[in-house]
This record gives sequence, structure tokens and C-alpha cells, in this order.
Amino acid sequence: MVVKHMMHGPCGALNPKNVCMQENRCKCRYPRPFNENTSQGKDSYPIYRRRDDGRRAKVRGKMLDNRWVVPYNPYLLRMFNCHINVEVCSSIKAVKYLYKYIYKGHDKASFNIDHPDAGGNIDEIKRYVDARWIAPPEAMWRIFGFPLCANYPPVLQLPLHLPNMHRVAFNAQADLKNVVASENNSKSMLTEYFKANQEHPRARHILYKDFPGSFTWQKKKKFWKPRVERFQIGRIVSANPAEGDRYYLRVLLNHVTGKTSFDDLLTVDGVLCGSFREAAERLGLIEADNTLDNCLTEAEQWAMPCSLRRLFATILVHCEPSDVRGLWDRHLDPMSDDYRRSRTSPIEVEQMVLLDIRGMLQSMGKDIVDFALPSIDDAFDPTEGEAREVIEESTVEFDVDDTKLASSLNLEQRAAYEEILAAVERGDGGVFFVDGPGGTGKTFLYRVMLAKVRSDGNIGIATATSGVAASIMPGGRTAHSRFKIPLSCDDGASCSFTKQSGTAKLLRMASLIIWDEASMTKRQAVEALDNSMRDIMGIRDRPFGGKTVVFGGDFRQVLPVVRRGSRGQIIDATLRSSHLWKGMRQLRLITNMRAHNDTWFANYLLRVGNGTEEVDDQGNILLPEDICLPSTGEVDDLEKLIHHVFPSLDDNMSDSNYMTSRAILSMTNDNVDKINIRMIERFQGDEVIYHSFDSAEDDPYGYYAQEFLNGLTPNGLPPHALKLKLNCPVILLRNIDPANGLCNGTRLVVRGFERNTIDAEIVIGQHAGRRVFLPRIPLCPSENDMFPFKFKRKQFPIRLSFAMTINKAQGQTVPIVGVYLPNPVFSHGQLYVALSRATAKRNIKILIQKEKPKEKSNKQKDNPKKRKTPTVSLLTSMKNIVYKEVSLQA
Ligand SMILES: Nc1ncnc2c1ncn2[C@@H]1O[C@H](COP(=O)(O)OP(=O)(O)OP(=O)(O)O)[C@@H](O)[C@H]1O
Repeated sequence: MVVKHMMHGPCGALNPKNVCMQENRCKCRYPRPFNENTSQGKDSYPIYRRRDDGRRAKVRGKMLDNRWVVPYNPYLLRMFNCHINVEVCSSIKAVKYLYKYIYKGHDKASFNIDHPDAGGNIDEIKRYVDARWIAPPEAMWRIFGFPLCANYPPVLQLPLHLPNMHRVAFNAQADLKNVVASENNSKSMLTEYFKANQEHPRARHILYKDFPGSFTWQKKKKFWKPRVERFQIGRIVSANPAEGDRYYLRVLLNHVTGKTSFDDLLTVDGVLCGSFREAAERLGLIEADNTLDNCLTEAEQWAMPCSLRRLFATILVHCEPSDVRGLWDRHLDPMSDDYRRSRTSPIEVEQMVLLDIRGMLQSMGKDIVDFALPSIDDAFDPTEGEAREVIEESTVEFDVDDTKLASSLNLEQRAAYEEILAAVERGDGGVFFVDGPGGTGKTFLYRVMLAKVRSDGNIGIATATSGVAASIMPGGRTAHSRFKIPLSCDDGASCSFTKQSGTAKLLRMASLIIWDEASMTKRQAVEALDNSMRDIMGIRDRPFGGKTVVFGGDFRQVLPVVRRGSRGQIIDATLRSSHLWKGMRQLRLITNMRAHNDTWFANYLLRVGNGTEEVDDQGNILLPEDICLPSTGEVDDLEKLIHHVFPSLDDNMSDSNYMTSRAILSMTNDNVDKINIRMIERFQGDEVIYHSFDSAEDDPYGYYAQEFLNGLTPNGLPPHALKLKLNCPVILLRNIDPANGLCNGTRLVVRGFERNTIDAEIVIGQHAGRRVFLPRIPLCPSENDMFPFKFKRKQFPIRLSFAMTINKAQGQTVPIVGVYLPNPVFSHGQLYVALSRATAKRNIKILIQKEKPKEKSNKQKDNPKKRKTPTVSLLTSMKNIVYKEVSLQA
């Protein structure tokens, strides 16, 4: 490929007529001198090593050597099999230049100092045509990570114009009347795109910007002809929001297919809109000014007043409303319907609503005084100044049945229960770590202990690292919100509550504190709690100030996330590396209660988790044959996996039990999205697509094109086009209201749609069955430095959940599991978490694919059209990554 694509010339004496020759010299300075080593040139690209090793090749009739090679990158050259000149930009100057380049604007500024003799003879059209297209910032951004030449592959600029406003070229001598009357001049790529939609059914599924991929523009006769060869990328010329309707026309064209005229494009639900802006707004493609108002109004048709108050609180906390008081005034009536039935005084009714909303805001970690709402009159406040944290915890209802479960604890659970409760009763404290592989009944044990403590009139605080694990414990909260742990905390940090705060009072009063999934949290968070507890209890020399604290977890599962962390850094971040670890009394649960009917599977899981399962010479463990999907080698194997996990889907679509008791797990969002898209397509019912409103916050000039922002789907964010159908399963992506079961990872089923709100039902955990109304909320990627700008997406915070990532499934029981692994697992505990979600061996199917590239002939290798797709073979063995130094069994 180097010989084929990357040899300059020949030029100079070998070929004096080559295009690069200027004044008898090569303007690109070839042939370059041989060089022993690469060195950084002054104010230039590096001077690369060019070995004088005698290797030569015949290029365009002449023998050339290493001095003629254009700098390239072997990986990119192999991938694209074309000429790509890559230079190293490593000097500070070069990097600064590249960053500056981003902000340079869209177009070349061309100016000319006219000579007085030129006589005003300026060819404006030539200047316009000459203006080179300079890659817009988004392309530059891609260039940073993906250095292609800006003009590869070829881009066809698609004109964007309002009706009858397209550009027409004509001869200076032509009669303008004829120019205007000419039929040919009435045509543009856009008008003919509409016509092609009338004529070709297959065109109707293609967006204007993608049209050049399937149709070729016939320049002379001005029409789109179905494409027979090559491929081309299109790009609609840009438009700024300040341009008004032209911008909204572009938004429509980027989302709507099959339109046959401008009027057709303006027609939404049979109504002809007066402007492209109105049409885009009606289709939900741009944000209307009154979205939040509409969201509440829409929910008012269905929701009970109490759900409306919760939606109002959610909007205050998550949606950045600009006119809080206006929202309050307009929606107070429907939010107070229930109170008005029992109370006659409007002031009292208003106060009741305010008090309720205050409670909701508090449970979301906010204070009502921070919002422009009417004040609360102390005369109506039933709390009489008691800290809300204390009131909240002391009113957590416990299930009487949970206290009865104490009699069914197994031997290990009972031993742990008695030891911990003895410490609670003595009141002299103790720190415990309940170590139990997935399914050994840790949550079961916590429920029983909490019920006992609470039924005795004491306070038991239940927390967990993740929202999902917290929501399955009665009164559970995330540890970060309950203990006010700073989001990023270093060694020696403390929690952010003061000695006089409600949180401090609650912690002093608590008899028992539980922190589940402590193996997933960074040790610094636990140490911060320890520091603060010693401080508020005034007992500096005892861990956690002498309280009874129970941690639980399983170090075989996924460990704390350390971005780009090495094995050593990850292990250092775990609780096992904390100075507190030695003082924790270990309580082991062994019997797998989830898979107790399948002891073979339970033991197998444990061996996988501990890293003691035998490995083959490749370092892979063997998976039981009956859980591996057999390959036929012909049909789509993923389809078979889907069929195993979702049999008779058509008959069970509205059954929430069926939908939530099964899922396909995979490692990356790409694979999960691929499966979810297939599933939603075959799910019955009308499809609703919600489009997000995306922006780059620090981009006042609109350099980042909308379609570029729309195309981004960073981890943890919903897609730009969220496709849903009635009764489809979804998963929540944010901790919206953990105290009420709405946390990152909660599984829901969609029950209704409005333009600005989604009606959904919680289907897992102790809040199962509750209906909630979700608004669109602004979301930012969690990894802030992911983009060179601040990305913000307003969208419903949900994703489809037919399939989910293994990390998201941690802590959830999924009775029927499919595991799709097209690539090997890459971090500690992933395989174990995936396998241990299931309740028995018969309920799990795993599909491991491995691409086996076929041997190709040289001809095939060079010709992209003749390249065959690699064959796929199914495996029954898999890499298993276990950091034995954290596994308790090691
Ligand atoms: N003593 C018991 N008697 C009856 N059922 C039990 C008992 N202990 C646990 N179970 C049941 O076993 C299943 C798994 O228990 P649980 O969810 O508490 O495990 P876990 O250790 O918290 O799992 P994970 O770490 O995967 O979250 C649950 O369905 C639970 O009700």
C-alpha cells in the first residue's frame, strides 16, 4: 500500500514535468534526504527517519527509494487503503495552532488590495467560486481523533433555500425574463429531491442529506438518478438560528423523509403550518418556549394531584425552569385538587401543597427556600422545627412480614444477624463487613435487621452505593446523598454536613447504619464517613465514632470505576485497601439462595467469581455447553439469542412480568443499542420518536452543527432519537428521586405518551406498580472532558432496556438472561456479574462470537468491493478477568 499510495513523484530530474515542479524545483521538497533518526524540525513537522537500506520500488516507471515516501500512518493506510498524509503535530506550537484552528470560523476570509489601475474590474463570481470550504469545527474535532483529509470521502454540498429562493446562474447577456421563465432554472437539488420522492418509493426513506448516497445528481438535466456505483456523502449547507425559517427548514430536512413539496414539509398531522419553525415545533424537533408548562398541562389530564406535585418538584430540581412562580400560579389548582376537597381555606390548601412539595424537594436533596415559591407559614408546619432527616427516617414504614422473615434465615445469615443485633443492643458499636457472593441473601438479611431495629422504635439507616440497590431496601437512599459525601473525594476528606445539621443529628440517633454494595465504592468515600462520624460523635479513637455500621458487598463483582485506571489504581481505590478494613469484622454468607435449586450452577458461579475455575492454554475458562448457544453457522446467531430470551414475544408484549423478568446483557453501549433497535422494531404498536434538543453550551456562535451534536451518544445519555412504543421496557438514566424509587437503573414500562411528558410504571423494587410522569431534563455527559466543549442534551432520561450493559445489571436479579459477548470481557468481575444475574443454569444463554477472518487473495485484499465479511465462529470458552488480590477467597 505504501508503494501504491504513498510515493511522491517521481519529479525533479526523473520527471521535470510533474505537477509539483516550480522553477525547476519540487515545491514539496522531494526527494527528502535520508535520515538516521527522527528529529523535531524548527517551526516545522518532524524530520522523519528515512533509512538508507537499499530498498527500492518501481513507481510510475522509475525506481524510487525511502526518500520519496510521503509521511503516513500504517494503521490508517491499511484501514482506508488510500493516500492519507499524516504528520505528527507534537510541538507546543503545533498543538496551540490546532486548537486555535477550531475557532477560526466556517469560511475563508478573502480580501484583495486593488491596484488603482485595475479599473474596478473585479470578478466577484470567480471569487465566490474560489472560496474553499474549510472544515467546520466538528470535522476538525473528528480530525483530532480520526485524522482523515477534509476532502475524503468526497462531499456534495446540498443547497438549502426557502421556496423560490434558490440560486440561478445565468449569462450576463441573457434576457432576464427568459431566465426566470426557464423550466430548467426553476429546479434545484432540493426541489428535485421532492420530485424524486414522488417518483421513487425507495427514496421516501432517505433524508435529504443522505440522498447523494443512493442517488446521483445529474448536473445538466437537473434530476436525481438512482445511484449505480460509488458512494457519496452529502452535507446540507449550514444555517444559523439567527437566519430564521431557513434554519428551521434545515432542521426539518434533517429529520423528516418522504416529503414531496415544501407544502408537504409544512404539513404536520394534516395541518398546513404557517412557517417551518411552527412545523418543526409541532413535530417536537425544536424546543418550544412553554415546554415545561405543557408538560404539566399534559400530565394534568391523567395524573392524580399527588403525582403532579411530584412532577412539579422534579421539574424544579432537574429542568432549570426560568419562571418558577409562573409555573406555580398556573398549576396550583390541579396540584391541590385533593386538599381542596377536605379544606375550605385557600391559604391552608396552598400551605398543604407547599409542605408536600417541600418534603419531596428535601428527599431529592434540595431546599424549598432556594425556589421562588410562596413562603411556608410556621403555623401550618407540623414538624415543629424537628430536622426533616430525623422525621423522614423515623416515619419509614416497615413491613411487619419482614420481621417474621427472621425465622427463615439460614445458618450463616442467622449468625450474622445475631452478632450484629447484639452490637446494636449493647450500644457500644462495631463495624462489620457482610461478604456474600451474588444471591446469598445479603439484601434479605438487611431487610430483616432493619425491620427488627425499626419495630423496636429505633432508627436504622439503609444506604447503598447505587440507586438501584438502595431502592430495594425499605427507606433506602444512596450513600452519597444520605451521608452528603462529596462527588470526588480524596484521602482525608470528610462529608459535607455540619455538626449542627439534621444529617448529623440523625446519625447520632441511629442504632444501625447499613451500606450495601460497599465493594463498588471508592474507599475514600467510606473514610470520609468515618472521619465525619468520629467528629460528630466526639469519639476520635473509635471507627465511625463507636456506631454499629454494617457494610456489605461482593468483591467478585465490578469494582469502583477509576477512569483509565491501572489494575493497581483500581485495587488501591477499593475498601479492601483502606486502613479501616482491618478493623472490620468479616461475616461470610456462602449458600446461594438465588440459585439454591441448582447447586452445580451456584458452585460454578463461585469458581468463576473467585477465579478458581480451570483455564485452558489460552487462559480462557470453559463455559458449560448447555448454556452456550449452539451455532448453525448460517442464520443470524444474535437472532437466536433474542428468540431464546424473548420467546413468543408477540403474545406477551403487554405483560410487564414477562418483559421485566428477562434481558440481554452485553458489554458496550454499541452492542446494547444494536439489540434494542432490533427489539423495538418488532415490538407491536405505533412508534413514537422523541427528539432531543442538543447544544454546545460554550459555543455562542453556533460552530457545532446540530446534526453533529445530534449524532453524539455519550455513555449514560439517552439517544437523540428516542424510539418508544406502548408497554416497552425502559431503564432510567439518572437519580431523579431515589427515595421514591426513581434512580439510575430503575426499570420501568412505558404506559402513555404526551408531547412533553411520558407516563411510565415502575416495575422492579419496592415501588413496583407506581405510575410516574417523566419530563425532559437537561443532561450532560458524566465524563466532563469527553469533548472539547460542554455538551448538553435535553431529553427524557431513559433508554430501552430489552438489552442493557453488564454494569447496569449489577445488583439486579434478572431471572432469564441472555449474554451477548462479541468481544472478550475487559474488566474484573464482568463475566461473573453477567452469569450470576440468573437464577439457574437453564435460564441463561450465552452467545460468544469470534471473528475469524478468511484467507484472502491479494486481489481481494486490494479491492474493497471484493472483500468478504469475516466469518463468525461461536465459542464455548471465554476470558475471565479476576483480580485475585481483592477476592476474599484469595
Ligand atoms: N433465608 C432465605 N429464605 C428464603 N429466601 C431467601 C433467603 N435468603 C435470600 N433469599 C432469596 O434469595 C434471593 C437472593 O437474595 P438477595 O437478593 O438478598 O441476595 P444478594 O446477596 O443481595 O444478591 P446480589 O449481591 O446479587 O444483589 C432473593 O430472591 C431472596 O428473597
